[in-house]
Amino acid sequence: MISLKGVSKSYKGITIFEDVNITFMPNKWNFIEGVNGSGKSVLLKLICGFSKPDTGIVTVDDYVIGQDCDFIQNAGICINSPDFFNNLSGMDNLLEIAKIKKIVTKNEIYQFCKLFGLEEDINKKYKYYSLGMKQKLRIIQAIMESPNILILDEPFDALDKQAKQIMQNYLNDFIKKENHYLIYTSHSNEHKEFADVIYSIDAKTIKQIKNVE
Ligand SMILES: Nc1ncnc2c1ncn2[C@@H]1O[C@H](COP(=O)(O)OP(=O)(O)OP(=O)(O)O)[C@@H](O)[C@H]1O
Repeated sequence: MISLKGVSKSYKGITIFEDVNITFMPNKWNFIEGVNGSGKSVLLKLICGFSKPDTGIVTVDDYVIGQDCDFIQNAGICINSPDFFNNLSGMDNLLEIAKIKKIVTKNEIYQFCKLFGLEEDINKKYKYYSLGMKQKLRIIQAIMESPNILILDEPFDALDKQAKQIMQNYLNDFIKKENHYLIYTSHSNEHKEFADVIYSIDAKTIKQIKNVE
């Protein structure tokens, strides 16, 4: 389980969350909704350990973020735009990231690019990428090391119909694997429909409003 227990967070005296207590279960489409500025990205950052709660704790299975480790482990993350290098190709950007853990090969990365239809553009410089191409690269960097947790802010944004379907199929297969977590946001109702659990951010707190067993 991924849990927030008594989590509060403020920035410069402005409270974003107050005493949030929620639990995310594995093998579910966990959907986070809220209006612009309600705190969706802040919530994802708290779960990842990129932002620290003022009070309370975030736990992932048996470890506490910020105590047992600084950041969430074995997670693929898409929050805001990753810092891709403009003058490197898409592939070289992915290879730079892959150098850190050294658990994915160039060929395996290429297979992910093929899956999302990015293989023809993978040697093009990032600065020439379209919005959809940038989004595909963002998704590939999150999934390419086969993490068991995916934290995805707007994963369907800027994708065409075909790529959205590929993404949906990929995530459907992903959540069927043992102890795999998917937490995602979207501004589109289209992607809310296949949520198993909806967490709604409102008035500095988060309520679970749907749970399909
Ligand atoms: N590092 C920071 N310093 C100060 N304020 C911040 C910081 N990060 C986020 N905020 C504030 O927290 C609030 C929530 O921001 P957040 O980005 O989480 O919203 P969101 O729900 O993801 O919005 P959107 O739907 O527009 O993407 C906003 O008022 C934002 O200005």
